[in-house]
Amino acid sequence: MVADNAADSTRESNEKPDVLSSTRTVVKTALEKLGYPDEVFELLKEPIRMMTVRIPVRMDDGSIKIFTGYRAQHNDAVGPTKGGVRFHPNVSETEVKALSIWMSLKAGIVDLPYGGGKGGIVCDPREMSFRELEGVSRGYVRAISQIVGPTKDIPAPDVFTNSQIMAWMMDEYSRIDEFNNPGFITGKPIVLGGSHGRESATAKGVTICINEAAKKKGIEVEGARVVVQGFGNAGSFLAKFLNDAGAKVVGISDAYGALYDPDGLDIDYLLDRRDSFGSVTKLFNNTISNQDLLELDCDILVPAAVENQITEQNANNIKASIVVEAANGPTTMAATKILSDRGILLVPDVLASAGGVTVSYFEWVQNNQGYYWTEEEIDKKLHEIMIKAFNSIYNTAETRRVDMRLAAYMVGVRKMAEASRFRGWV
Ligand SMILES: NC(=O)C1=CN([C@@H]2O[C@H](COP(=O)(O)OP(=O)(O)OC[C@H]3O[C@@H](n4cnc5c(N)ncnc54)[C@H](O)[C@@H]3O)[C@@H](O)[C@H]2O)C=CC1
Ligand SMILES: O=C(O)CCC(=O)C(=O)O
Repeated sequence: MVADNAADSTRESNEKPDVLSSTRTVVKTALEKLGYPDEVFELLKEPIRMMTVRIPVRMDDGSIKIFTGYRAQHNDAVGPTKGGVRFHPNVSETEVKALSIWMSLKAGIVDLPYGGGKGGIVCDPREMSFRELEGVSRGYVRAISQIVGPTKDIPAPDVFTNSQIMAWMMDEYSRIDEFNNPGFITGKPIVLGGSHGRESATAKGVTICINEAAKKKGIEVEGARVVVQGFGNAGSFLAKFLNDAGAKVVGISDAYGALYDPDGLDIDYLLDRRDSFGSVTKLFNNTISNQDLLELDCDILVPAAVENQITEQNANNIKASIVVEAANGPTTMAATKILSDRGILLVPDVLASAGGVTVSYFEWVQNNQGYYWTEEEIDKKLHEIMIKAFNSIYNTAETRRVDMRLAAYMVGVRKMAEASRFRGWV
């Protein structure tokens, strides 16, 4: 099995849920295992470019509010940088930097001609009007317009952003560029050059990883008990796909709480009742906490919300045999080691959630060529890419006797390191 030497990627002894420094630790270990010299790590430990912007927006009450935004571009040796934009009150420079490194790794894992980028705005869209959200979205694009574009850096949706926000951003960029430029951003509505299958792509990629991981563990997905943390884009489509495949989704959650039914929740009903921010639990009285949700008795656990959910504190209480990370960074490095030592198969974020950026790439290709594919074509291409990526990482984990996270970093970092060396950067 995969996890004999699982400690390799998790050398920190004390729990430090600082996503950037723990990511760097695994990148460093991956580069050492691949035999790269120190200067490659020195290049890759930070984004090559980091922009902080101040975005003034006139609010509905007439006041002007100044929002802070970020765009990190990790490495563009392979091609333009690419990655989502997050609207969340907890967005920070450190988080955006870590997210951009993870995007580079994802692009390497699914072999896309990109480096990683990521953006974020410190705001709470749940408390903003449509008009205010449009203002902050357009203001962000104006502020970062010099460093983004279809051949430089291509944004996309992430937490609390959606196809409407992508549409406003595309329209603002097209005004600045004086040209209708759909390839500037992905995750757009279909009528504005969006791709079939992008909305459900992250969950489809996660489902493919769950099926492959279940085969390795000898678990039948049909009838398996599944818990999904987060009921937004990634979590809700995933719950639907697994429910349709005959799995029993016994727990789901949002930012406000969690729902549990050992006989299986009525997923179609919950999908009907969720709002556009992936909230549904407020409609019910008999909720449990997000922490209790993670420790429920189940076969497959999918964190699909935010970072640092499975930590040293609760990793020993996780009952699932398979943990598949749909979210970015939900498991700390110390918890990764605990899960691996316990024989739990953990499919890491940079592999499991790479379906989203893969179909974003298809969207960008279709925009560039001006010819569009059917959903069936998209699904087939996505399936081939995800299966290949899963097997490559699983086999690397077995042959190098490392855990799946370190194996994924080794696979993901290689192309970017090679490209940086061929360019003569290191
Ligand atoms: N949307 C995409 O294409 C991709 C998303 N991801 C990752 O998946 C995760 C979820 O993203 P989306 O589904 O797109 O976001 P979303 O905004 O559609 O949904 C987020 C969900 O997480 C819940 N949530 C927010 N804060 C929470 C907290 N503190 N505790 C528990 N739940 C909380 C929300 O209530 C909502 O149900 C993120 O880590 C994101 O980076 C990764 C790859 C692609
Ligand atoms: O679709 C994309 O380009 C990026 C998706 C993303 O932000 C992620 O995978 O975390």
